[in-house]
Amino acid sequence: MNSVVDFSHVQHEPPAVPAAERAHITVRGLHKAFGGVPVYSDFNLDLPKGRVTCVFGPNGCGKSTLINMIAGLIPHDAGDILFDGKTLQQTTIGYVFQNYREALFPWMRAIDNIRYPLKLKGMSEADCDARVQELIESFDVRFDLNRYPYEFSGGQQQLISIMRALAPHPEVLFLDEPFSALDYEMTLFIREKLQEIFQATGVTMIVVSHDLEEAVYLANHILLLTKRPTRVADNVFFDAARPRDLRTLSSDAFVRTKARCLDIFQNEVRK
Ligand SMILES: Nc1ncnc2c1ncn2[C@@H]1O[C@H](COP(=O)(O)OP(=O)(O)OP(=O)(O)O)[C@@H](O)[C@H]1O
Repeated sequence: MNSVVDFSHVQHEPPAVPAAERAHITVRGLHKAFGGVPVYSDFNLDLPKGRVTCVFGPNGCGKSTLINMIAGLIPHDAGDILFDGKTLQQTTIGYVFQNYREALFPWMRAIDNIRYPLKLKGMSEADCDARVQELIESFDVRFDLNRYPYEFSGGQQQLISIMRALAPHPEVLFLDEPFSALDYEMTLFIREKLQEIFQATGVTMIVVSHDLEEAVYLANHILLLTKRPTRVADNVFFDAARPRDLRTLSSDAFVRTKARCLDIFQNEVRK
């Protein structure tokens, strides 16, 4: 038997999620350049189903560009992106933008913002009402959704954005830095809401985060990206039980996982 093991193929393999995890989103051979400068070149990725993936990496490496391409908000130059083997057009997704002030339609009352994706799907008025009522109850909303977005606090607006994204029962929920425009109190509130949503629905979530502690706290899977041209630096998995709370933050597993991610990140930014 030949004792020399050939690893030459390894770097070309798409970074696989562990066997126990089923891939929901597969990205193969993705290319994207801006003004001739590549951000992604022959990029491959598997994102696990029914898990929270947090995307973390150096400034400007292409985190938002990646989720925006997967969500179809911006075009990619080449490559395939599939959801459980289906195209984006065959998949229901939700997207929560970083800047809730620009994301909600200011001329629509909050309730009509939430109903909007349901009306787009052609749902009847009665079914729209029933779904909105369901969301109000599951989010325990106590403020009046008949008001306009500018009449709400930042946290309330972000909550309305999340309700709108969840209204059509998305298979995947994308969130691009959902906390970055919120104060600390609202960040904690929305973070717990996201955890509750995940526990209640098991929806695949892809979250871009700038805050490593927040990323690990929310994630089952931390996708660490390199500097441009962007590759996967590593996949780190964190399987702490939910609901996670303050004790999670001081647990050995959390501290170890965060340190591992920080190490991978620092190796990247020092290159
Ligand atoms: N529409 C565009 N036109 C030209 N360049 C762009 C465009 N969008 C993004 N870029 C460039 O692509 C790179 C990746 O941008 P992107 O916003 O995806 O990075 P990011 O990792 O999300 O950034 P940050 O860490 O600042 O949030 C950056 O260098 C950015 O300047």
